[in-house]
Amino acid sequence: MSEILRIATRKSRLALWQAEHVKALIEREWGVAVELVPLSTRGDEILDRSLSKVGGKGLFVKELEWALERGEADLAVHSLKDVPMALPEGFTLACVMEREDPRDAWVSPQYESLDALPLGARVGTSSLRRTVQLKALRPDLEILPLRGNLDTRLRKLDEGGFEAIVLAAAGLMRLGLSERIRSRFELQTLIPCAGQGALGIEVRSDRAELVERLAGFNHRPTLLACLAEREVSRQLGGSCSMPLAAHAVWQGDQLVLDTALGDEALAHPLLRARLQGAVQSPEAAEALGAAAAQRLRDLGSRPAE
Ligand SMILES: NCc1[nH]cc(CCC(=O)O)c1CC(=O)O
Repeated sequence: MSEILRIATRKSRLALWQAEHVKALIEREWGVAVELVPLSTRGDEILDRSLSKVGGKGLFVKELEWALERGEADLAVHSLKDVPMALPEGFTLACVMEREDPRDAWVSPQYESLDALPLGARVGTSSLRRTVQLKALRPDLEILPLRGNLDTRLRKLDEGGFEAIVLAAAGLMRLGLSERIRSRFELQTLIPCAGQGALGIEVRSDRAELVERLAGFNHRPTLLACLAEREVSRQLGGSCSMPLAAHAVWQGDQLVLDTALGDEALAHPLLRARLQGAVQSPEAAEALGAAAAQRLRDLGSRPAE
């Protein structure tokens, strides 16, 4: 391994925080110097359109992968939920680190929670997953697009564009913005997306020594939960153009996987499936995810009541 390890990262405040977090960990645990290689991605540059319409999740990781490919960086730190289900040939997810609060946060200067919102209020989010679940809870709401990094989104709220916005709690907490969180959604009320709140580290598959060392940062309960969640998404052709939620929690040795699937046109009721199993291996986690995906498919092919 070379003297200095380089971490490819996006330039948003959240991405830099996450990269710094991994840098500090590697420096402390391995005694190796680490430097950041901040890069701009298409996902950061395209701010005027919904990401689901311009290519989805891959937009945040491609430029980082090119840096790995060209040897300009050794590892890339990602929010796991932004990482596509199938990585390109030659890349591997070397580890999934311990998950923080995976819940979605309710951010509103005036209203304490979704229930407190007046009829027809405006809620900002560009996530189809959040949109279909919010609509199922409160069909009266006007859900409006909201893009940009966390600071931009909060500013748009403060400028009065919305009565409330919904963001991942983990992102706000990492940036020291916890005081903006009025409340958090229960995990079963607004089911998070696969991998929400977890960090993943991607490397080139041919860096065997690095892959092996990074495996030491795996947090096994988080890894197994995220493998189950991501498998649901993979089976259903997952991209962020699909309004799909998948979140797994541990109850003793049981992994309980909650999923929800909507349709963009909101023409059908939200489909929900909960499956659980005694998961002890990555294969078992993925089998649980695949079974949940099949359940959602079966529900979807059944005529509406
Ligand atoms: N979609 C962008 C994104 N990617 C990761 C996070 C937050 C951190 C995380 O969930 O790990 C966010 C912000 C959000 O969805 O509100």
